[in-house]
Amino acid sequence: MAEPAARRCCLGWDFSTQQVKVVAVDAELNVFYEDSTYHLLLKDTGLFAVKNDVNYLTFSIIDMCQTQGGVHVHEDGLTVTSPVLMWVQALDIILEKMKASGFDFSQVLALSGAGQQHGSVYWKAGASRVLTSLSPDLLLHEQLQACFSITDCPVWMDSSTTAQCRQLEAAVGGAQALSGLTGSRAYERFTGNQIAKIYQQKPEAYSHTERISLVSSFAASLFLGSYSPIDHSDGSGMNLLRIQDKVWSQACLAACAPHLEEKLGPAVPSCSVVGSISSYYVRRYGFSSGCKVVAFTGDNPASLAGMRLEEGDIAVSLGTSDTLFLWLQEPTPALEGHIFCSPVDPQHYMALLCFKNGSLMREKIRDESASRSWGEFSKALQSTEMGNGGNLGFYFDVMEITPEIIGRHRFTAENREVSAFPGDVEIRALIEGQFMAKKIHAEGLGYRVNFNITLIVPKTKILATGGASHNRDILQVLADVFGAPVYVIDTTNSACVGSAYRAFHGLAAGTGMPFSEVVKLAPNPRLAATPTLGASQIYEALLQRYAKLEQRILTQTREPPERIPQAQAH
Ligand SMILES: Nc1ncnc2c1ncn2[C@@H]1O[C@H](COP(=O)(O)OP(=O)(O)O)[C@@H](O)[C@H]1O
Ligand SMILES: O=C(CO)[C@@H](O)[C@H](O)COP(=O)(O)O
Repeated sequence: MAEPAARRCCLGWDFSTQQVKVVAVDAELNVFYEDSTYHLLLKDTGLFAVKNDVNYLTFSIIDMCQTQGGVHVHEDGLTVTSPVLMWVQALDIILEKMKASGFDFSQVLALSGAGQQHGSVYWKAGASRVLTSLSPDLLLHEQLQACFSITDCPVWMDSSTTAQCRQLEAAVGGAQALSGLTGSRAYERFTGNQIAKIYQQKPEAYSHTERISLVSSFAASLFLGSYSPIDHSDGSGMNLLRIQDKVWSQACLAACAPHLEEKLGPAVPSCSVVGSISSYYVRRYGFSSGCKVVAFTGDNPASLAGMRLEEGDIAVSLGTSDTLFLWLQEPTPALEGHIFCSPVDPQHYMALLCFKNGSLMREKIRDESASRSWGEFSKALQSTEMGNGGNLGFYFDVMEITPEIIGRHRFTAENREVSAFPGDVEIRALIEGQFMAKKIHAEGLGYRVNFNITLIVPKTKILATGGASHNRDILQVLADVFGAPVYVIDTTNSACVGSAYRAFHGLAAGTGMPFSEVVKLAPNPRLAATPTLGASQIYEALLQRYAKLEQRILTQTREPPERIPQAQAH
């Protein structure tokens, strides 16, 4: 797969929920190397072997790294964490695989990367000294074992911080005020609320922490051999950064934990070169000492870059989480959805919705109703009609983010709730339901046209990415429900490709070159599905029913408002 011949390139990394991935992109913007390491593999095999040119390097997987799909779900069902050393070890494994395959690291001009958003890493006092003096004779995970004050890090799937969310909103004048300031009302997975929980429940670990990174800036720090700053785009997913003037909000910091600003360090523009690669990589892997590290960002912002999203387009990412995002010139922060600073243009923004029950939910229904086969799953979509005979379903095995519902709820054409559907009806109900929810909740985020907010404009393309965008039958339902053509790019790893593009942009940013100019030679997205004739009539009526039924479930399942706990004395 790798080409031993010299080829100047940039690397793009992605530290996502289930895997760490990398691509190499050459100066003509062709992807010529791709690799990944599934965290699941770490669990299933317990051992991972990589052959380098001398011998087999065997990684034994310590118990704490055994995860389900990259995460630990705790007994309360709300707390979700990932072992920080799992990410370090996954990086070791990929680098060793690249070296074993003859990858020429000396040709890498710059690298950047992405991380699953909102997750946080807690570096213990003294860790910075270890980072700056890494020995090239050892793997990273062998040297960083004692560097973390929290070894299992809170990640985006966590929803255990409702009390901290209410405290933060109360401290700044309410949910809408917080949204106006930071781009989002308080969300359980957002980093400020996670940090507040750590401070309240593990005050000693908090006080022994010298630096708090996002997953993205943590990964950048591994390459830099020193602490990398957080970038403005991923920093917008913390409920701590003021998205207009891009500085930490003192009110939010104070509401979450003491001394937080010094533990976070400064936030920087996303296209910043944050330094040169650590000598560890020069000596162990043969990188050039001039290889630059461009600030890492969130995986969704990186995907926006990788898909070269334009105003009017809608990106739909079908990874572990499903997300939908838009490029916006003017942000309108609301009570639903998020506004992040753009990762490629300091003047602009992106709007995002996140759905927690994405690929893992589809996998469950595939296993239950399609004999664990995506082929059978596709056949069910092909053999059922658009609109599913009026049958509608809501499938949220874990507490959903958009909307806040848990459980499976199925309705017949007469709106009668039933406990089961035949397998093929179940599969169509799941996929139609997932896309109807996206369309309904995205209406409020849309583009301003003549003072109205409009989601679909005549030139709208839907750009699909993530693992499930391999599946043409799923993409056909997406085109039908949205009434717009669906395009894909050559790789489903848009966050990695976007990271490599951003690395090129970082190198050129000093000259003021816009991102669009840097990526103008990149291959155009390919058409994957167009709306079927008659789809819009069918889904117009169905979308209204879906929205009403969603309201009905929300009203039936919503608990009485929680008492706001007293903020702890800081
Ligand atoms: N043919 C397919 N049809 C539907 N889903 C698929 C298919 N192939 C892979 N996937 C899904 O893609 C998911 C991984 O997507 P990916 O974007 O790589 O996730 P992440 O970046 O969060 O690790 C898997 O969990 C799997 O369910
Ligand atoms: O929480 C969000 C976005 O707000 C998630 O989209 C995470 O960023 C996880 O990404 P994947 O691993 O599913 O790509």
